[in-house]
Parts: sequence; structure tokens; C-alpha cells
Amino acid sequence: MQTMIKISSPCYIPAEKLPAPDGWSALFGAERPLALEIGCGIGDFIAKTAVDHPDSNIIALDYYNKGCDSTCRRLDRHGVTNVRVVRIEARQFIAERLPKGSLSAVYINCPDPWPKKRHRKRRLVSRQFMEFLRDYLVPGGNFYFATDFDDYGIDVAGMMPSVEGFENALAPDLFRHELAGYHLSKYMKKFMAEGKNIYFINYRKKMTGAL
Ligand SMILES: C[S@@+](CC[C@H](N)C(=O)[O-])C[C@H]1O[C@@H](n2cnc3c(N)ncnc32)[C@H](O)[C@@H]1O
Repeated sequence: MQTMIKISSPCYIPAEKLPAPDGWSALFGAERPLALEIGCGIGDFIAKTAVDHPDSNIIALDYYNKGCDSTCRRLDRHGVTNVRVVRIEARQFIAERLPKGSLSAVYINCPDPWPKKRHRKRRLVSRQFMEFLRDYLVPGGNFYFATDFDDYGIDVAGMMPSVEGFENALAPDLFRHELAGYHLSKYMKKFMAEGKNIYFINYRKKMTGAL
């Protein structure tokens, strides 16, 4: 059972104040490209990424209340104003709160690996999820995925070439263990310190002929 922390940061959007799908530019106060981080954890990745992309509106979500609180505190501490934090399940949020063809980038870093074979169907990133997400990306929109878990990395790297409507931004590599300019998250740093490799995967929604 999570202890619910009351989050009072201006970055935080409580569920009851979430805008309709077409209301994000008004909420951010500017019409700019919209990016999404799924599973922001303590917010270290998105705080740095937001500073690199001052001309983007960024939504960071996690269903972990304490993580949302840490993310908001970090953003406030660093004066980052182009991120809004939401505590919600990712698929529900996307389907209910985003317009199709709206996301310029989606970041998923170290998602829960569900290591037991019988639990793998619980993994967030699957063919079904990518076909769902495709509709919400703009043509040319980036999908970034990073995992420390070999089996998850190899699975997603092997699946992505056959998901219609995407092209590999790292071709000819299916994945890389380093991605220049991409910030490291808390979990990436933790696993790298244990000697593990991170699998970085980056695909773009095709500009033409995309579904
Ligand atoms: C292993 S942690 C990684 C946190 C962070 N991305 C990092 O790399 O340091 C995974 C995070 O994703 C969140 N999460 C997992 N599945 C989610 C979902 N379907 N919707 C929203 N958040 C999710 C969890 O609550 C957790 O905070």
C-alpha cells in the first residue's frame, strides 16, 4: 500500500485537473512539440532532458506517488518549467488524455522487467503496445527505450524491425550500449555500476506511408 504524499508543486497535475486531449498547449501556455516520459521514477532523466529541450512541452508520468513527488521537487529545485507530472497508468493516460498524432518523443527508461517467464506478458513494451503508441506519435516522432535487462532489450530489439510504420534511428544497429546525448537515469546508473549493459533502442515513426 502506497503512503499518499500530497503534492503541491506547480508542475503536478492531479487526475481531476487533467485537460481534455486538445487542452495541453493551453495548460502549458504555449503551443510546442509534446513529449512524454513513461515511468519517470525520481525524475532525474526528465529534469536534464527538459533543460536540453526548452522548446518542448513535456509530460512525465508514473503511477508511483512518491516518484511523482520526487520528480516535482527536482523540477522545482532546478527551475524547470516545461514539464508537467501526472500520477497515472501510462496506457490509460495515453488513450484518454492525448490526441492521436501528437507526441514528438516518447521516453521509456528501465521499465519493470518482469523477469519471470510467466509474467512477461505484463511487460509494458510489446508489439501490441507499439502498435497502440504509433497512432499517438507525429510522423518523425521518436520512440526511445532503455533497459538493463538483457532479455527485455533483445526482445524489443528483435521485435521492432517488424512493427509496421517505424524506422530504426540507430540502423544498422538494432540497439546500442551507449547513446550519445541521452541522459542516464537513476536505474541506468545503478545497473551500470553493477557492470550491466544498458540496451538503448531508438525508432522513429515513418514520415510517409505510416499507419
Ligand atoms: C524500474 S523503475 C525506473 C524508473 C526510471 N525510469 C529510471 O530509469 O530510473 C520503473 C518505473 O515505472 C513506473 N511504471 C511502470 N509501469 C508503469 C505504467 N504502466 N504506467 C505508469 N508508470 C509505470 C513504476 O512505478 C516505476 O517508477
